[in-house]
Amino acid sequence: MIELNDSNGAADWAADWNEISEGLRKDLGAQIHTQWIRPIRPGSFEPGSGMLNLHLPSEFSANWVRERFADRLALAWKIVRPEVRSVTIAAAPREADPARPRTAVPQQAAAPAPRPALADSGNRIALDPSQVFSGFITGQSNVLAFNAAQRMAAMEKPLFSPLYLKAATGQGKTHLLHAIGNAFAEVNPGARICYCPAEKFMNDFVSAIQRGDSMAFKARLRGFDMLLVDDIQFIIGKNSTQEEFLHTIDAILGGGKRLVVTSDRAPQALDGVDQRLLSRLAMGLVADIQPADIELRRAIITARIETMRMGEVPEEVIEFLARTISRNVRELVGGLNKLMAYAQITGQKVTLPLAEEQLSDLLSANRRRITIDEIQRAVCQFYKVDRSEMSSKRRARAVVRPRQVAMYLAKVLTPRSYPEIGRKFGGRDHSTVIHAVRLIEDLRTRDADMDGDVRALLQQLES
Ligand SMILES: Nc1ncnc2c1ncn2[C@@H]1O[C@H](COP(=O)(O)OP(=O)(O)OP(=O)(O)O)[C@@H](O)[C@H]1O
Repeated sequence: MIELNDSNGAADWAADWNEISEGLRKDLGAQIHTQWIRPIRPGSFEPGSGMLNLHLPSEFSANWVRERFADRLALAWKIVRPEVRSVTIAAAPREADPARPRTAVPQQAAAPAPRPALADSGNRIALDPSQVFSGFITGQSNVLAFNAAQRMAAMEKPLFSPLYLKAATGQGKTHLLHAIGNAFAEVNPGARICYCPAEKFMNDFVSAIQRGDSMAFKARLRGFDMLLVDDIQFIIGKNSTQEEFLHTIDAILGGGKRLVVTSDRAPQALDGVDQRLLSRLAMGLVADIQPADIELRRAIITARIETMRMGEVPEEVIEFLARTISRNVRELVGGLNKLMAYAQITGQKVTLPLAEEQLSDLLSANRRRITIDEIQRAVCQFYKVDRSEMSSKRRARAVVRPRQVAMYLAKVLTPRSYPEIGRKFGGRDHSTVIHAVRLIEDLRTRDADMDGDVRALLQQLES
């Protein structure tokens, strides 16, 4: 490991950093640059692994920068110094305290950014101040959850508690959780608010028991006015922690305080969770965030380009990203960051061919081929009809509608033509498929149940 101090060619590294930093200033604007980017220093370099360790003055700023700019920084360094293969971002070790542990997280150029770490500030424990409601873009798929989240953060007591936010990975649960905390802190400046990943809750609880001060731990938790617990599925299976969590929930809810939890699954699907805990979690409001649809993905990209001052991005590139990076919002935002960083550092214009070239890995991962067989299997399971009904000639409504939904999904999710789809459904004519597709399209706009069924199936098939 080479410490990049004065005797080790620090001047060269500093000069390279100046060049990168200047480029970022143009891209991000003076304010963000002065506050977050300019304080970064190249700290040390490991020639064997090609890992460059970047330092910031505090844990908080290191986490903030890592969450947002790790991709860009890694890419910029790789271009300026090809021997750099990855970058870590951490608080600089204090000179008077050389043994102080660092929390660097190795960051590959294209890897998803890790969560912001916990930072305490008075009454607000571990809230990320940048995750706010105004930065959360809403569409059909998340507006219910968004409204419920706003209600939870309002001055008046909500009619429900807990709020249980459910969504697949990367669809904005954590963002909403921090936004609730930040908004509540604004209307109740004295409120004590704690954000806590469920895993951390467990670890802290276990350490408190080991240290023999579990009473203090419990008292502290129960003293919060709002408790925000992320990824509750990770609490599964630990009986003692579940018991403690149950008591904490009871104390919080009993005291009229607010509790919000997130999970990637519904409360009933949390295997191995104590029945009493399940019923507490499900007794408030369970709000679902569905995967972002194309309109929402488009809106998120457009908003991000504007707020991050990314400059001009052609409409066709926005459309291309929104259409092709469909698995989750984290990948969408990460892909956009990567593309913009590359264009900015190499001085190229953002074009469609550049997007295709730079994001090829992400694009092919998103282009998982869904087969008509898979669709038929999922639809039959969903509507509880026999698989043979997909090809049968039966015209009873109970089998015709599922068949039409399956044809519709085959058209939306696969590149197959109408005649090809017809052949897979018992050799039906292509006009039957066209009719089915149009009918389901129309029903989706008029019938909320049908729209809900199709969304659930799309989510299942695309995940
Ligand atoms: N509707 C949205 N508007 C703006 N940004 C969004 C939206 N949804 C998600 N994001 C952004 O996408 C990224 C991933 O979101 P987040 O971390 O909240 O996902 P998550 O559902 O908590 O994922 P996981 O289950 O993996 O923890 C974040 O940068 C977040 O700000």
